[in-house]
Amino acid sequence: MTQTPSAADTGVPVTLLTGFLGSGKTTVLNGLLRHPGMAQTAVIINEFGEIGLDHELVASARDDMVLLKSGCLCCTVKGDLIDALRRLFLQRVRGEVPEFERVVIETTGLADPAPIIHTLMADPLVAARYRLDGVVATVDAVCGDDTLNQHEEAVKQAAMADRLLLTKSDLADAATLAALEARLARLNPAAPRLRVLQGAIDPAQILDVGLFDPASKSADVARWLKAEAYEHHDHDHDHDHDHGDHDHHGHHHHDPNRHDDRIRAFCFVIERPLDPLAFESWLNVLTSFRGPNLLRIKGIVNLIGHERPVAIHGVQHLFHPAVELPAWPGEDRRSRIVFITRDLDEAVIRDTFAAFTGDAPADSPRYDPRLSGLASG
Ligand SMILES: Nc1nc2c(ncn2[C@@H]2O[C@H](COP(=O)(O)OP(=O)(O)OP(=O)(O)O)[C@@H](O)[C@H]2O)c(=O)[nH]1
Repeated sequence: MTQTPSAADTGVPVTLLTGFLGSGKTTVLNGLLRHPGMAQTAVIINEFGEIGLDHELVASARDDMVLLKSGCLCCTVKGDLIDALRRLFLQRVRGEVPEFERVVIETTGLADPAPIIHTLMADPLVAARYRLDGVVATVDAVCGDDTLNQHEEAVKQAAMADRLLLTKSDLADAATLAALEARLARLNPAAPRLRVLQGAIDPAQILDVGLFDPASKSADVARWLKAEAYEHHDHDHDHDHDHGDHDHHGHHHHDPNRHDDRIRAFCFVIERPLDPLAFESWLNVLTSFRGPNLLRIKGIVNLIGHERPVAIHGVQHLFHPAVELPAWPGEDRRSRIVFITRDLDEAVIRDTFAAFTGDAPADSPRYDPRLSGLASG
């Protein structure tokens, strides 16, 4: 069931840059590519039309491929991302394109990130060569709130992100910014929100955010999982008590037009080590029946018979191969799994989990003093 970290760590890291139409993706990309540390990057722009890169960055251009002065390579693809990733890898092996050590994919503003992440996990050749490092979503500080109201894809992009970039904050007033930040925090509690002006960003803030920290060459579980970011909530609230206009997830109103209300973000903490078969069966059943509702699952799991923790990472019905980590990140040996779901209540996951494993998960670790050793850092 598991791989060693080294096997999972060898793929070329891929960053997915997503965000609604006009929210500032290309501006961020231009900002990123100006950094010297970004020289060995291959950029794939997954949309029709011209590559919107600043002309002064470009060294040469032919057909669908642009070479930048820094050595970066950019290409546009119209649809078939699998083919583009395969071709890029083969061209690199044959020396036809410059060496690249990471890939940034800029998606179209309307894209649902889930199928793109699937591409990375599902195609055998692509999955063997590349690994998802992180999903970065731009959110326009001025129009973001409206866009989230009107476009489900935008909500999904924000909910699935590892980093949220608030663009155009120079154009928004403080109250608008604060309200948008609060909304994003409810939607995706663990993703750091960074304000970005005219694309100016330190690559370190959005790259290498995956489980493996290339600097330390080891897994950085606490930073990756951010289990403590998920709000604690009382399960009595799952039943029909009157709680005024607050529901148990901290949403303020049940407005059917608010796509946010379809999203849930929560964390399970499981005290006892889990039977690997029961755990795997639960995951299989959950993903086969409710795959489309599972936007992201990340976890560190204590399995009976495994001295070391096992990391899991899935999007919808697909999972990266589970990885056995070198060591536990502290004293705490409890399993922790974080979920971002759409149209799927925590109770369903909790109940199926209990049915398969015979264990009832506890809530967010934030309220458990034993977790002090796992503060992210
Ligand atoms: N004032 C201001 N304008 C910005 C900022 N970031 C981006 N813009 C402008 O917003 C517009 C859209 O930015 P793009 O980077 O093209 O957005 P995009 O998401 O790539 O757009 P599409 O590819 O069309 O989806 C451009 O005119 C940018 O110059 C910012 O921080 N402040």
